[in-house]
Parts: sequence; structure tokens; C-alpha cells
Amino acid sequence: MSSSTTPPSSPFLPGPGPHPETGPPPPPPRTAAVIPAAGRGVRLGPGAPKALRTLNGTPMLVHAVRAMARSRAVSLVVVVAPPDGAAEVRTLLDDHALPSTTEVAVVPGGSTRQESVSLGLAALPADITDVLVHDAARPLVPAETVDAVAAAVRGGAPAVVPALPLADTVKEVDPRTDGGPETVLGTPERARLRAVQTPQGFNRETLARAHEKAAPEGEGATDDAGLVERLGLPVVVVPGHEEAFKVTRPLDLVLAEAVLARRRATDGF
Ligand SMILES: Nc1ccn([C@@H]2O[C@H](COP(=O)(O)OP(=O)(O)OP(=O)(O)O)[C@@H](O)[C@H]2O)c(=O)n1
Ligand SMILES: C[C@](O)(CO)[C@H](O)COP(=O)(O)O
Repeated sequence: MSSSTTPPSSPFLPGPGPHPETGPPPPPPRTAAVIPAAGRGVRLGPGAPKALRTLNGTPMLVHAVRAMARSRAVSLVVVVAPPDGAAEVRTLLDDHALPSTTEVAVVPGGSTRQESVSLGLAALPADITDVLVHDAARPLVPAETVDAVAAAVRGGAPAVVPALPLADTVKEVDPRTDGGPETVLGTPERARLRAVQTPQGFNRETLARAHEKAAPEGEGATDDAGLVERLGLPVVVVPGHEEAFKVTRPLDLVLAEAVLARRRATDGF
């Protein structure tokens, strides 16, 4: 056997050095999760900021951080705390057991979800190549959903959303500002609609560009993939999960605690 075999080419191994024509090899992939947790939770009713409210005794944010850290793809979690609550959130996280293999940073957030995500992105170290953006308000997302999103990004998709088909028929309405009844403008074909969840996954450079472009335009989007769509790039859909629902209204707390109780009974955690 020849002793001059070419070293195997792998994105996980140091490459043989810059290629004379194509330049340096791409950096090895490293995935971070950004968790926007700076919202008040107005729709949940009076109380602490939503991410700090408890589900079966544990803050929603801790459930969300653990859900991200459970994915082997994620080695860093950046939590975006309420603007004046970063120290409190740091203490809260230090008081709860988190996987030691995952680094957890905390930064203060902004007045909109989009601004909070931008602030989280700005805090990422240079070697992060892929980003998962995950609502603290979706504390029960299963690891398989996180892994599926992370894998699709590593596979080359610029943006990935987990999504589910809708159970209800959706109407487009003409919203009235004068207190009169809304009227229906149309009924989109339900089979073509999806309810999207988080984590949404992105190539880091793509997401940063999408946020930079959105900021000066002042037109917000209700999710990060919506900003990537405006760049004209494809957004890939992977199966979502019923347990990745967003805790938005009081009834969602009842459902979340029931899911946790069932998990404890069947899985022991
Ligand atoms: N300024 C904001 C607003 C929202 N979020 C986060 O974005 C996620 C999704 O938002 P949503 O469920 O709408 O939370 P709230 O904005 O807190 O809810 P509400 O609209 O009822 O106040 C949540 O994890 C929330 O903490 C954020 O980081 N910064
Ligand atoms: C990002 C999101 O969870 C996708 O469904 C959703 O758009 C967040 O919306 P909200 O206005 O912050 O509740």
C-alpha cells in the first residue's frame, strides 16, 4: 500500500490546507440555538414575564433550554432575556441543572421578537455556522424535531421550518377598525397551508443578512423564516410536532402541564 494516500476529506476534520484555486476549506459546522425569551406574555394574563412562569415547578425557559441542549447538534445556547432581566435570568439558569456539554449565554433583548433575535445573533461567536431560533414559549418541543431541523440545515438548506397541517379552515378577513363585524374576503385552500413552529433553522450568514435587510425597511415579520423569504431564498419544511405548540393563552398552560405529566408517567422525566 502506498504511504502517500490523500487524507480523507471531511467537514469535521482539519482539511489539507487552502486549495490553490478554490481557497480555504469551509469551516467545520457548529450550531447555536438562540432562544428569544424577552416577551411579556400579555395574552397569558398578569404575572411574571412568560418565559419565567413555571410548568410543573420549572420555569418555561429552563424547559426550552433543556429541549435545545438535548440535541447533540447544539453546543451553544444564547438566551435573550427581558431587557432589564438578564442578571435575573442568568441566576435562574445557574440554579437549574443543565447539560454540562452545552454552553449557555444570556443577553438582554429588545421590544419586539425580531429585535430580540437580532440581539441574540449579534452575540454569537465567529465560529458558529448554523443557527436555530427557538421560542422560549415552545418549551416542550421534542428532541426529534430539533434534530430534524438541525440536520436539514447541515444538509445545506439555507432556512428550515417545522410545520403541521391545519385542523381549522382559515378565512382571510377584512379587519374593521370601527367596531363593526369583520367580513370574509376569501378562503385559502387548506391543504396548501401549514402552521409553522420553532426551532427554525438557518445558515448563519443567511439569517444575519435577512435581519440586516429587515431592520432598515422597518417591516417586521412574525417569524425569522419570513425574513429569509424576502431574500428570495428557499425555506424547507420538515414535519413539526403537536408538542411543540406555543404557550400563548392560559389554556395552553393546562395542556403543557398535562404533556409533562404524561411524559413523567411514560418516560420518567
Ligand atoms: N420583545 C420580545 C417579544 C417576544 N419575544 C419572545 O418571542 C417568543 C414568541 O413570542 P410570543 O409567544 O408572542 O411571546 P410574547 O410576546 O411574550 O407574548 P404576548 O404577545 O402575549 O405578549 C417568546 O419566547 C417571547 O419571549 C422576545 O424575545 N422579545
Ligand atoms: C415564530 C412563531 O412562533 C412561528 O409560529 C410565531 O410567529 C411567533 O409569533 P408571536 O407573535 O411572537 O406569538
